[in-house]
Amino acid sequence: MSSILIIDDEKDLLNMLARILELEGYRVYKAETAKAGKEVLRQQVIHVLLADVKLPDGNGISLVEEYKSISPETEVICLTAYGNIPDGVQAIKNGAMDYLVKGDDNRKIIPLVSTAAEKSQLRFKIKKLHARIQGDYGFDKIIGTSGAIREAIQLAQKVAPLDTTVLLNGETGTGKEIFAKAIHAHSERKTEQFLAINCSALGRDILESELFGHKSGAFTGAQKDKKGLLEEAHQGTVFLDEIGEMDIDLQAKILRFLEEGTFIKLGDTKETKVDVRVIAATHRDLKAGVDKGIFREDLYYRLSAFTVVLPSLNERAEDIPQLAEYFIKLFNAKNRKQVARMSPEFQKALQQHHWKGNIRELRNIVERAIILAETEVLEAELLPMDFYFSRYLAKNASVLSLKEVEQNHIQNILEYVNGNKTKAAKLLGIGLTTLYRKMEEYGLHL
Ligand SMILES: Nc1ncnc2c1ncn2[C@@H]1O[C@H](COP(=O)(O)OP(=O)(O)OP(=O)(O)O)[C@@H](O)[C@H]1O
Repeated sequence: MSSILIIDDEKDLLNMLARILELEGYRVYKAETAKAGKEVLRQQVIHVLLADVKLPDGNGISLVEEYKSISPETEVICLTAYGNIPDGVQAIKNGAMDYLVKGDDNRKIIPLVSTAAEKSQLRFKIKKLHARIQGDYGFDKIIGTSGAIREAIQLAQKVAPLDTTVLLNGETGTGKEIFAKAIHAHSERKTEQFLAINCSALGRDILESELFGHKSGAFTGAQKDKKGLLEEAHQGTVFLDEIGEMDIDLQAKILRFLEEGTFIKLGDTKETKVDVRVIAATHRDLKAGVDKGIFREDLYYRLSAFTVVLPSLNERAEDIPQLAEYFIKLFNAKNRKQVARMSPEFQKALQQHHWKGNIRELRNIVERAIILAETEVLEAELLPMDFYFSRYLAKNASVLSLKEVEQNHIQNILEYVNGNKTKAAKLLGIGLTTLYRKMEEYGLHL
């Protein structure tokens, strides 16, 4: 149901209008002064505001701007006295949708209010969608309180509303794509498309056609004209992942696009112009690419003007427990599990691990553990073996004798299975008696 607010100090007219609109099924609010009206506008969702131009506490024409700033989604229709048409025209200039001449336009009221209400309903719907997009992809979905991640978030938040090209630099799985989505969700372009492409996954020709599009007959198999990603994303954002892997000729084409906003499709003779913001990402040191001659220097300077460096998970190990808890909740819900917490050993192992795959790897490790878990606690033995070995290798980087390696290995396996000898013997591929003998020999008591 749409809601209407009428602000008019002529009581009879106010009540009559309210009655008519109520009979049409609208929820009607009434106010006799601009001040009271603004209060209602702040507190209620109002789709259409019918506002008298001459009010005891202000002039409705200049008030239109105030009404719109309190509730931009509300459509304003001004009520002017007979012979005051210029007032109505001025009201429209100030942001009103239309005006009605009191007493003269009675037949127009219902259709005009109905159109205004529909328009406003749409605006409120869009507003809700914006909020949902921001909720799903906003910066608050980026978990972590370490200095390194907060710094990256703050930088990205600052640049998000601007139209600046951004370069996200970080190892695989550090969250480059979720940062790109958050930047888009906090920009003016948030209601338009966010399209992503991985420049390392496609060959040069396919990537060119995917990005810029082609005309029919541009190459064998190009039967129809095809829009590229940049054209599809017009007014939105394109995320160029792994830009460091892009072919050097295509780099020139992207640079031209970043500078001029134009490109030529494959097989075309004229330029295409689109309005797209580019967010690029790489796990490489692009400067080193420039030195090696595989990345264009001019593109490097164009892109690196605003770089956000995403820290690796190893650089922010203090965020691991919080991230792991977040993933526990996520995968509990997905797998209908009820894991309540991590054991101290599980958490310690996560914090000691060397994360090559960063948050993606952590996410996968936690999901695996949740699936395997049979109790409400995640125990260290739910961690995969290679995970255990990377810990082991990190701990034993020095040169050791064969005997020391064996001793350490047995010790670590025993720790890994919480002292369960049967499990340890099975993992070690030896009999239980051999295990006891070796434990005796090495003085291992667990
Ligand atoms: N700070 C974070 N908080 C919560 N989840 C995160 C965070 N960073 C990354 N993730 C999650 O980790 C996974 C990997 O993130 P993402 O795909 O954004 O990384 P990437 O750097 O783009 O990886 P690649 O370079 O391999 O494309 C995703 O599932 C993402 O939702």
